[in-house]
Amino acid sequence: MSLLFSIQSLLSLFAFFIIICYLYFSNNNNNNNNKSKSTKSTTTSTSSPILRNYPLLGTLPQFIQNRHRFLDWATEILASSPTNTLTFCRPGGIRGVSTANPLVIEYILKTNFRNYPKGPRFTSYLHDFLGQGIFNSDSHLWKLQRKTASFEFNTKSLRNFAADNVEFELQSRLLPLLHNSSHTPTPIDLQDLLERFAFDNVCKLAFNVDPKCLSLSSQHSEKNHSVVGAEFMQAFEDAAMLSAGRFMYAVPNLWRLKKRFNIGSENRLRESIKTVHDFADRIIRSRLVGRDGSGLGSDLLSRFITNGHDSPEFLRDIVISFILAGRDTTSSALSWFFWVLASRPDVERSILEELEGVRVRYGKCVRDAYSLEELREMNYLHAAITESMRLYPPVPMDEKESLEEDVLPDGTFVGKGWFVSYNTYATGRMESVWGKDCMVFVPERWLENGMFRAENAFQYPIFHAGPRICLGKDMAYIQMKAIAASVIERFVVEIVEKDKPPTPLLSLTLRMKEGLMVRVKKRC
Ligand code: HEM
Repeated sequence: MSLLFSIQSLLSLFAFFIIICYLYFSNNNNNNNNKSKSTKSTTTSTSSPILRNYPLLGTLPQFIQNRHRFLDWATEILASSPTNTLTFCRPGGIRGVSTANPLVIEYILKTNFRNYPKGPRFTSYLHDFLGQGIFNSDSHLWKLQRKTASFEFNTKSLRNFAADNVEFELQSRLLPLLHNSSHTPTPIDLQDLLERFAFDNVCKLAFNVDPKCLSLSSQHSEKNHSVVGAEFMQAFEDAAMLSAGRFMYAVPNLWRLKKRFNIGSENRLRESIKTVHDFADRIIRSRLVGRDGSGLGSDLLSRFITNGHDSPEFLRDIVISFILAGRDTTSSALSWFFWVLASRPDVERSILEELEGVRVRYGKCVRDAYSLEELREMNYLHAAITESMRLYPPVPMDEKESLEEDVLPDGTFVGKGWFVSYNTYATGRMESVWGKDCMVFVPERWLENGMFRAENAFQYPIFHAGPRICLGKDMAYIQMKAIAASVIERFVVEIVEKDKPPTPLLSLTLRMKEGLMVRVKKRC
């Protein structure tokens, strides 16, 4: 094994050297190529006052220097580019484009959608974990799953099933847990609770299994039953983190070598994927046995089986993709929302006034659960959550691969096989898009005569946009509004270190590195 590690280190060093040389020469070549193909694209990539190409190392030193504040750094360099688009080279000589320009985003996500699939590079990194599930497939396989899933997501029965699950998790787990916590001075990690909530919830939606991860945090009687669920959640978390880690290698294909010899992170990834797949396979097999109707319910797995899909592997890929898509997104959005709200008592007051208005209109008291209709009437809360996601998007960046050479609407040249990424975090903070107060939290920018007014989806690509727009958007808002409304009207949430902004942890979603430690007090 130690021989393998030595070989691995030598190979890494050698590959690193080759890449540095390659970066240097390819940057020079490409700048020359760009000059002949499109003058605008070279201007955007090289005239930026902040992004610099160093001899031999290209942009690598700046990247290393700014790694701890990667998203803010990327925002600064995109803001300094005249078209908010940049062309650059990643380690390994992989060339591509990053943008925060809504016109370009519209072009890649909708107008020329066909030329910008996820592509083989992206999908191969996640294939071991996600197979060919909706989140990790292109063309006909994606279309097939999208068609069934979007039909089901629009059914009233699935919406009601999802809303009932949220209500159950809220009333029987989250609120009692916060209630207990309000009696002690010990802080709790709100991000962790919200992640457990979202995981329980999406597992119920995907295959009607309750892993009871949130009940683990409380001294509840369900504790013993939730150990298997907690193992599943931990394995899922590890598999997602380690799969995302494949994108971060300085030597791009090193993970393939590690996988070949089953060492280091690839060994851990294999183990965690096995735990996730075994768990899912057991449920799928039992559900296929009962497909005469007795074992099928309202969850997505049952719906795909009812629609005639019976390959266990295909069903597993679908279920896992849905869990991944719905898992950390709402918890990320809500964690940042509660953090922002703690410094804006004026916004909190407006939310409380709105909630009181809804309660009075429907003759309800504070302990009553809100119906779907009542949640939909909460325009100000909707605007506040939307505004918080503008500044802290749960999916801060997304990436496609170009099938053919192309020129983007702002004149930037794109080569065949280049990555084309849009930076949601930066787009939400562009002065050119949002005006002078782009860095200020202003829920009112989303309201017209008190009613929520959505912006152009390409200016606000938080939920993606175009044919691949997020399927869970409405469901996510229902979940986030139900949690926010119930928590805010019952508790005062105090952030333990409110003067220290949380450190963003960049994986597939935007999480807080140290969690969100809070103390809750009952609201009078
Ligand atoms: C605040 C919460 C959420 C945000 C910000 C969000 C955002 C996104 C984004 C950016 C994508 C595109 C990802 C890509 O293609 O690379 C996406 C896709 C998707 N989302 Fe969400 N999402 C949220 C919640 C949910 C929930 C709760 C579900 C339901 C389980 C869900 C289901 C999906 C699915 C199935 C896709 C794949 C769509 C496709 O490729 O056709 N999302 N979402």
